[in-house]
Amino acid sequence: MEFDTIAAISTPLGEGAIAIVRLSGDEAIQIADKLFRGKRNKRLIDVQTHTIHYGHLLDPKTGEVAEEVMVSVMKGPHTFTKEDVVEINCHGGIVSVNRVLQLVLRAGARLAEPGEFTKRAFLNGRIDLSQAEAVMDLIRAKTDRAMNVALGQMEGRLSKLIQRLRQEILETLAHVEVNIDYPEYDDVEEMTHNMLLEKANLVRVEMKKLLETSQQGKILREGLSTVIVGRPNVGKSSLLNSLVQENKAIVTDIPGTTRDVIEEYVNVRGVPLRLLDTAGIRETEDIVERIGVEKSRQVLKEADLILLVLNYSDDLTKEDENLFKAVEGMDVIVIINKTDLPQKIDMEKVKELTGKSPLVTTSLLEDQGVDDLEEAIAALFFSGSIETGDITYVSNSRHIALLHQALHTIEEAIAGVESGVPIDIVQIDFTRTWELLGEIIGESIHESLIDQLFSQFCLGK
Ligand SMILES: Nc1nc2c(c(=O)[nH]1)N(C=O)[C@@H](CNc1ccc(C(=O)N[C@@H](CCC(=O)O)C(=O)O)cc1)CN2
Ligand SMILES: Nc1nc2c(ncn2[C@@H]2O[C@H](COP(=O)(O)OP(=O)(O)OP(=O)(O)O)[C@@H](O)[C@H]2O)c(=O)[nH]1
Ligand SMILES: [K+]
Ligand SMILES: [Mg+2]
Repeated sequence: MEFDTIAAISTPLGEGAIAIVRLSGDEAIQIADKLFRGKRNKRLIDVQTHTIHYGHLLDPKTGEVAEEVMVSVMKGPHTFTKEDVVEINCHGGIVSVNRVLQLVLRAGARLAEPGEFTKRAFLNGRIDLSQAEAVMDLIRAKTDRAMNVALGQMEGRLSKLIQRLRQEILETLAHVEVNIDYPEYDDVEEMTHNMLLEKANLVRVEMKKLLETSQQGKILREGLSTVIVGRPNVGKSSLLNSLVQENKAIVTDIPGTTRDVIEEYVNVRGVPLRLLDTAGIRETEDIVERIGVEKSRQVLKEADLILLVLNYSDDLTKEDENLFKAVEGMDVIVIINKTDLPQKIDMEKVKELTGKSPLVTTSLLEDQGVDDLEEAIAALFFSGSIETGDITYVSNSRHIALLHQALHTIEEAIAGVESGVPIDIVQIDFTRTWELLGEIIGESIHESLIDQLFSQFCLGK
């Protein structure tokens, strides 16, 4: 495919030792060559592919030196985009990198849209859509595990599985056609039915297995949304600080200290948590605090995990009991804090309210019990510990939704075969399943959706 030449800053904006402006497209090397002055009149249009060159960029308008650079020249198709790629390594700092970008834009490149380099890698056929999406996941990965899942997907693990299932369906459809057109035996109808059932079931089981990884996959990718709740002053913010091992949230002995939801990402024994500290829930006249309490109630609803904190040295109150009611049916870990102080809490009553949920005692002041809590979190979500090693995960919500649809369609096909629906009707469901799976890897997908997906990427990627 032929596209114009795009350019963007591919490193984070800010102060750094080095920053990179990347170009991709047919003109990439000429554009860089127009600006470049190397030693001994070296020209970038003459150099070998995959080489890097020291020199200066000159402003063509003034002829003055604009930057000192190292320029990598990579000729397609063996590049990130499969096009000619030039990477200008300049000095870090916003002014210098912007100056280089302006120069290449004036010399004929067009500013890339977010995700456009990766989009070209996709459109030029180096990677499929699920691999491209994995590139974005990789950038956003917050733990080693999440990164491994994204790397696996980037290397085409999910794509290969999806392709295998699609191939299976395609072969089955071909078989059906042959059976219908050239019936070899008298019982061809029955044979076709049996084969359809067998293949449909095979595909169904595989898709189900894949979907079962989605809960963990999504958590690995986005972090487990974990909300710390409890009455004012029980030690919620102290708990957040303990888990992130930094003083991120303000802790005071004044009830109602936390007013806004505080968000931190933390990795607990390989489980990525998106940790939310909330305002203590109580009836209050204070308008600001009341808004905080309302927010606490809202984030509670969207939580994957609740850390419900109680005060060991205080009686259980009606508010505590209401909290238990509010989180009924959710994944909850009950934490009894302040065990360094004399006991006032009724443990029998706590156990009754806790039911089957894990119960942990802590003294955050004395740094006691946090290990047990971490253990409980890991146990809850990995039932011990899982290895991401050989499993193919699905973690992207777009993929999950498509898989659910595909599963539904293949189940319709199975029900159809079983109840003797004519083959040509069943074929429609088979074909639809094949199409839905294709959308995951970007085949049979609408162009506007592709634009939308890539626009979510970072600039310069
Ligand atoms: N400087 C720099 N570092 C970078 C990137 C980049 O674009 N530039 N990447 C950007 O994300 C990542 C590396 N990803 C890449 C993936 C594929 C190819 C590539 O050229 N693939 C060719 C094979 C090249 C060869 O055979 O030597 C291909 O698949 O055809 C390059 C980078 C991380 N580091
Ligand atoms: N003795 C004792 N004090 C603790 C413990 N954990 C926290 N505290 C103290 O309890 C007070 C309240 O702690 P915070 O972490 O601010 O409590 P909170 O639940 O976030 O409070 P609000 O945001 O106001 O709802 C502070 O003075 C903490 O130092 C503990 O284990 N033992
Ligand atoms: K407090
Ligand atoms: Mg607080």
